[in-house]
Amino acid sequence: MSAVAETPQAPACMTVKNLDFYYGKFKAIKNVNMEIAKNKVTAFIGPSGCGKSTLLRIFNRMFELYPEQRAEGEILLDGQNILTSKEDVALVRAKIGMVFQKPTPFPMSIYDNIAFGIKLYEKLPKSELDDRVEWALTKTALWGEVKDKLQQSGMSLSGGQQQRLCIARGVAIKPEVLLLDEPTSALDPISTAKVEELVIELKRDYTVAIVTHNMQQAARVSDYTAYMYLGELIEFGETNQIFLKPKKQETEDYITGRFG
Ligand SMILES: Nc1ncnc2c1ncn2[C@@H]1O[C@H](COP(=O)(O)OP(=O)(O)OP(=O)(O)O)[C@@H](O)[C@H]1O
Repeated sequence: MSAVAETPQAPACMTVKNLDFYYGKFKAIKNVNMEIAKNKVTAFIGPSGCGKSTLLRIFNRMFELYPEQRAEGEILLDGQNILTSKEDVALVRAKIGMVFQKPTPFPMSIYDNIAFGIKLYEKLPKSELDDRVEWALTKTALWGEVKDKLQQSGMSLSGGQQQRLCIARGVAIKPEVLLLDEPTSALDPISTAKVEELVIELKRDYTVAIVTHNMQQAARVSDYTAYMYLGELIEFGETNQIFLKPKKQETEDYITGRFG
């Protein structure tokens, strides 16, 4: 099956070439080729098990924690293949941050949740560290809600606030790319709306890739949409085109709910 893939008109931030991925003998990603456009939001949609989260986890080499998992092919960022072991994994993660489905604040203060990651990569004087923490919390529209309780535990925040804290933690180290794996699936509608506004806001400074099960969400927040099925990229193009005029019958069946 060959993907109907349009190269985004915007300049590429990441280029994925002939990407295959294996969990042991099981091939979960099959020859994916695509460009992730710079300063745009790219959404990954598709039925459960199609490989969306796997793809996102390959993008920042999360899979390397597991010896039986392996990726073949290339993922170019700034012209460098991030999959080759020469690239230091910590540097890759500084450039490509990830936020997970369930909010995962560290068991430490709100301030330290943000400062912790910054300290791993930069040695900033205290005043600059304070400024960066404030900047990240402002970017994620949390500053007003937490500025008077920075020393309270991150776990004391609501679920929606915790997720924005996790996004702030990612933003604080100024990555080039932010990967969001179903970031609103554990949130109520109001928190979801806030995170969606934030995603749209973040693309001014970052390139965003988001996995979502919610097609309305993909349509609301993304510029480009990739539809995946059984590890293959079936169709990829501008979000309006994918939702209004998909080129493949499989895509149409999925987005109109006729799938399965
Ligand atoms: N750790 C693992 N070991 C073996 N197979 C796995 C592992 N994780 C995922 N898979 C398999 O890889 C395929 C892709 O899974 P993945 O989690 O990427 O799908 P997904 O599209 O993100 O699904 P969902 O929408 O349900 O989160 C599935 O067939 C899944 O069973």
